[in-house]
Amino acid sequence: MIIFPEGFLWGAATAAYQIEGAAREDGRVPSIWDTFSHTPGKVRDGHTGDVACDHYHRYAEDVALMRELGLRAYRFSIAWPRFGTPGFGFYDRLLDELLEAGITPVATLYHWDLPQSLQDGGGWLDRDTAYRFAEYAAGAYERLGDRVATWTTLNEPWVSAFVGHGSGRHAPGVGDPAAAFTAAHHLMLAHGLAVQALRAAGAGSVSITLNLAPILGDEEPARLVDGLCNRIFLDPLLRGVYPEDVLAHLRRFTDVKLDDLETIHQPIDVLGVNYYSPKHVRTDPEAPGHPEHPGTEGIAFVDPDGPVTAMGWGINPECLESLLVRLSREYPGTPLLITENGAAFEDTVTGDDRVHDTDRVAFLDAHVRAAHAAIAQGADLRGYFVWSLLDNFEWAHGYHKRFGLVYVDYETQRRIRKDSFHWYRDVIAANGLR
Ligand SMILES: OC[C@H]1NNC[C@@H](O)[C@@H]1O
Ligand SMILES: [Ca+2]
Repeated sequence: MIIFPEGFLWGAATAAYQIEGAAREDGRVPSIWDTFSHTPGKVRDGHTGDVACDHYHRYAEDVALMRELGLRAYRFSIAWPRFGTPGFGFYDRLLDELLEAGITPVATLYHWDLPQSLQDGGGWLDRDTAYRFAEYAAGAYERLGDRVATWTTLNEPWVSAFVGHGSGRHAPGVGDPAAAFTAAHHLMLAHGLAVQALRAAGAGSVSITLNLAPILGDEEPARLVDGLCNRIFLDPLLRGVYPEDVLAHLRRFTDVKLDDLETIHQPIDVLGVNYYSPKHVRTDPEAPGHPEHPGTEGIAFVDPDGPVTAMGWGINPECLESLLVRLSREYPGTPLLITENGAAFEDTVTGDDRVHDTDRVAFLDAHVRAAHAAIAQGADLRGYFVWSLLDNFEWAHGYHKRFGLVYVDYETQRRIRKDSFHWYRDVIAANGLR
């Protein structure tokens, strides 16, 4: 038997734009993802978050599924585009349902849905937006702080910065290396200012969630890409400095003011880690570089050999273990929370209304075991959240990639429990694995 520490936080995660729908309801204003998804060619088959899983209306049914799973916690995001509108009351209703079900709410303030009006004013390329974010954080705390257990400022600032502003594959669809580094800095400034605002308002538990990946392959390119993906955020946030090698690299692209490190380096109570897969690089003089890793000419980003998920991501649970052990050794003193881990696979509904997602069960089983192995090596891991509770809007892939423990039939909005739902329910009940 593999048993987790008493009180280990077993959860599942979602995000507002990916599940809520009701895009125009009760005063919600457009976000950059409304603009982006409604721009032809940006999202596969023109899918948008207009309806998604209709969670805005079906939240009680979805909380009942969480209760059936026995979830200890639920990670969701608050839509900034609903802040200050009648629709913000949705979060009161959701929180009341969660607390009624004995589920601990973990709320992310920003999961990529920047109000378009702020984007029109410069978005993350404008320092001003960081201050607007802190005001929103304080306002959200005022409304919901009595019921939210842990506040997460940002989800995956690397994606917002480098996919949103480096390759432009995500909203707001900018393709400019200087913009990517500038956005990364302003996002971290926003985090720091928001933490200060949340603490001032009385917040007890504050965090940030980073998508982190071990970089495998040739040592030199791996070190650089580790800097561009991981250390560029970990060091300012947890040590209050930009790593020298990263600083020298980004100065090739931007002279944006970077002396906000004291503000950025706010003590946090837990670091959220989203892990899916490592990255693989090798030296290749012919390689043109990757727009999401600016300045990587001469570095090839190679596909993993071995099993992959429906996203083409390598299945590598050992890298979760090594990542958690590294974090606990190189950034000691900050408890860890796996705020996302999961996989997309081709799911089919069988005649008996079941989804036999054996590959997802195998993926989750292996990664839960890896998490336990990291704890055995001293990692202070407090919890594990599956991405995702429900199949949902997978950004530029639209609804074509299913990560859920629960299958969503988008025609009827019917929810169908996958085998992984039952598997996870048993893991939670046993607080471990056989
Ligand atoms: O790609 C799967 C997930 N990754 N982290 C952020 C989420 O919004 C994604 O759906
Ligand atoms: Ca502005």
